[in-house]
Amino acid sequence: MRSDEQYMRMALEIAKAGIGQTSPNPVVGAVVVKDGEVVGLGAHLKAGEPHAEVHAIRMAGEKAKGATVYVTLEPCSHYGKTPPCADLLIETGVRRVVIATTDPNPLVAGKGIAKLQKAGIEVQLGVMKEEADELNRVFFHYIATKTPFVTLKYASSLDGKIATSTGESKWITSEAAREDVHRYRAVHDAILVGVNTVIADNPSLTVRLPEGGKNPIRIVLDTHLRTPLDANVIRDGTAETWIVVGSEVSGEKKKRYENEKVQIISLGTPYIDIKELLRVLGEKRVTSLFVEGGSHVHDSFIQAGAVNEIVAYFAPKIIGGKQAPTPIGGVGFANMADVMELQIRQVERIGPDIKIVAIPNNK
Ligand SMILES: Nc1c(/N=C/[C@H](O)[C@H](O)[C@H](O)COP(=O)(O)O)[nH]c(=O)[nH]c1=O
Ligand SMILES: Nc1c(N[C@@H]2O[C@H](COP(=O)(O)O)[C@@H](O)[C@H]2O)[nH]c(=O)[nH]c1=O
Ligand SMILES: [Zn+2]
Repeated sequence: MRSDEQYMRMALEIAKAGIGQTSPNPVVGAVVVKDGEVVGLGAHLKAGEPHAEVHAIRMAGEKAKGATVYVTLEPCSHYGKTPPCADLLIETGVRRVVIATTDPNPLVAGKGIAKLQKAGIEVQLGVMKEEADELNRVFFHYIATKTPFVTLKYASSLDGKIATSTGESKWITSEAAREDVHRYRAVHDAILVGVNTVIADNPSLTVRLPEGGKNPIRIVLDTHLRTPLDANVIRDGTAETWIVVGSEVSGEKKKRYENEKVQIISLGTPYIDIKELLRVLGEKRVTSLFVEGGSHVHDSFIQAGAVNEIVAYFAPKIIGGKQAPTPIGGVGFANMADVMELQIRQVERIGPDIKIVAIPNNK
């Protein structure tokens, strides 16, 4: 007989099967236990498909009656694209439901739990809550703000340079670190770079992993529409590309860029306001955004207070040179009292490089 924590840990592991696949839904895992035996398990794998509880209850069949169900998110109680899980659990006649964390979605928030309790089902809340909240930090952020969870990524030399003074940057970090970056791309709804990065690197911003992986939407911040017409992001047709421009760009210039994979997003202002951009992206169901540079774009996200996580890679190389660019350019903070403060969540070695993950303190 395992403890509640052990079964919830199992459900959390199973939930991870859906990472990067379920947007705009959360990832959820469920485990059904009857007389100390695991009789069913399930994960939510894609928005619109059955929820984790449905898969687990189906697998348990008759044994679900009188069973205990461990689920990493409060069972839903609304009719979305799928019928409510709370009702299914009640109809199935489960005895007890152990939930890691409540669902902040206003359609659910506490209603699922109330429904279960009203039907006489014993409900236990908060088992492995920390881990469950961390697992769905993107979904919870999106539900709360209707804007994408923003991860800012850069790669630099040990002396903090993202390119040489002549603009060369291939490569700073190793294959292993760059593959790690592609894993981040594969689980994001969209990836964003500034037009200077497009001009300097002509990046494809696609996912090239041995195991494959879907390509995020490619977003280019390009106030005056200077993206070269023959750039990969325009020509290669391997992923959708949205170019964000200011209001002064003429209609006929925009037409030259648009094709079935490329669209121009024109914000109402001459310059790109990051907060407004995130609101528009949120409306377009972008729940997670991976900002890959360059230094001016990074600074504008930081100045807008719009960064939820920073992933920084440092290579054991010295580039030097006063003119060589650093990860965060733009205006920066003039006074130490105003700098962006973070807490470091992860430090690890990747091949010859190191990777640091940090989150803003105010979060
Ligand atoms: N130059 C380096 C990076 N450079 C990242 C650039 O901003 C740009 O995203 C890349 O050139 C992307 O190319 P593509 O999309 O893969 O074709 N990023 C890294 O992690 N390490 C480096 O050494
Ligand atoms: N994925 C998931 C839940 N997701 C909840 O349901 C909402 C999506 O509902 P629908 O449109 O029907 O897929 C989503 O926003 C979140 O609040 N709930 C659960 O009980 N179990 C699951 O596995
Ligand atoms: Zn559900």
